[in-house]
Amino acid sequence: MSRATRRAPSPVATTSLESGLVVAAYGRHCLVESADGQRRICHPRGKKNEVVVGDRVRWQPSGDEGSIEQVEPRRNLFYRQDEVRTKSFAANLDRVLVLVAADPEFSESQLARALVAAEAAGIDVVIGLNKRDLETAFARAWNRLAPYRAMGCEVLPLQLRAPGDESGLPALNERLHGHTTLVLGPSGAGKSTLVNRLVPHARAETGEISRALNSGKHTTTSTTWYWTDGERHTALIDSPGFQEFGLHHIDAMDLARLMPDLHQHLGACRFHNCTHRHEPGCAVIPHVQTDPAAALPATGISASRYRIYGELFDELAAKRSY
Ligand SMILES: Nc1nc2c(ncn2[C@@H]2O[C@H](COP(=O)(O)OP(=O)(O)OP(=O)(O)O)[C@@H](O)[C@H]2O)c(=O)[nH]1
Ligand SMILES: [Zn+2]
Repeated sequence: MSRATRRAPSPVATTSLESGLVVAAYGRHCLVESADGQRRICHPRGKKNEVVVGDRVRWQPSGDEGSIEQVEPRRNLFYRQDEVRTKSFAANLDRVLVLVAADPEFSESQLARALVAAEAAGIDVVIGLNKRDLETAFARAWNRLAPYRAMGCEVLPLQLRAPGDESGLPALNERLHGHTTLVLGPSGAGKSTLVNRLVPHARAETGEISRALNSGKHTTTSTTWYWTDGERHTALIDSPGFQEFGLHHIDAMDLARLMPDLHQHLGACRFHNCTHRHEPGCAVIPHVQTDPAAALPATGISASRYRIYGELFDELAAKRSY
């Protein structure tokens, strides 16, 4: 799809507005990039024009800066929500790359939560497992990810510090090419290493964005859009905040549908409102792995995934409504 043909039809009242892409967002202001690559600070006009990185907007110049008059309809929005707040990561994504490493050991619960959020938003996921050079830890982590591969999620082995093909970057680049990908991952997984390899000027660019948006204050921008190619076809969005991945926007009764290994068995339980925890005649429970040493069949649900399902279900069922 060509970006040039994506412009929204201009109603008469908005003909003077410019089109742009939000490439960084910070508090009440953001950075908007025009088709010619120029970037300007813009301020959303009113609450309904609040933006996230990846938003396509219509804006009006005002001096050196701009005012956002319209946010174009989003194809999707990736976010997390806990008891007190909602954090939007980015909009209009093609894919989420969850980057974890052999070391430090990753939390499977955080991984599972990120995957549920992506599924709920209708966004494709790929998992990158970094630090292949740490052989023993890598083998263990690769095994922990077996249930994810079995349920159809692609897992790419990476060694982001290694040169050339050894790094696993060619295979990853194939998935990224021509798409917009949000990179998420726990601290120490190698996100900065990845961004620095794919975006040679990343560090300078981040500094510039922070300066523009914070006017010198010592704060890092939370989410940043990077083009990895000169033609501006392939984008990486770097975002912190993998911890405390709240899913309060999801209904407990929808959870099984958002976990592919459980989803495949839905529809055959005796009770239509089965929670798949303890009900007789449940069609999901018989597929839960009982012997962790045995290989997981393609239709199986790993003991750890089922435990995470139970924990998440309780958490979502207990949430207060406001
Ligand atoms: N052994 C090994 N170490 C790596 C590899 N890739 C990155 N690292 C190291 O892992 C450490 C963490 O990498 P970063 O890129 O800073 O990780 P990050 O995800 O950005 O971490 P935060 O900035 O804390 O969010 C650094 O010391 C890297 O040099 C790899 O392939 N193998
Ligand atoms: Zn059931």
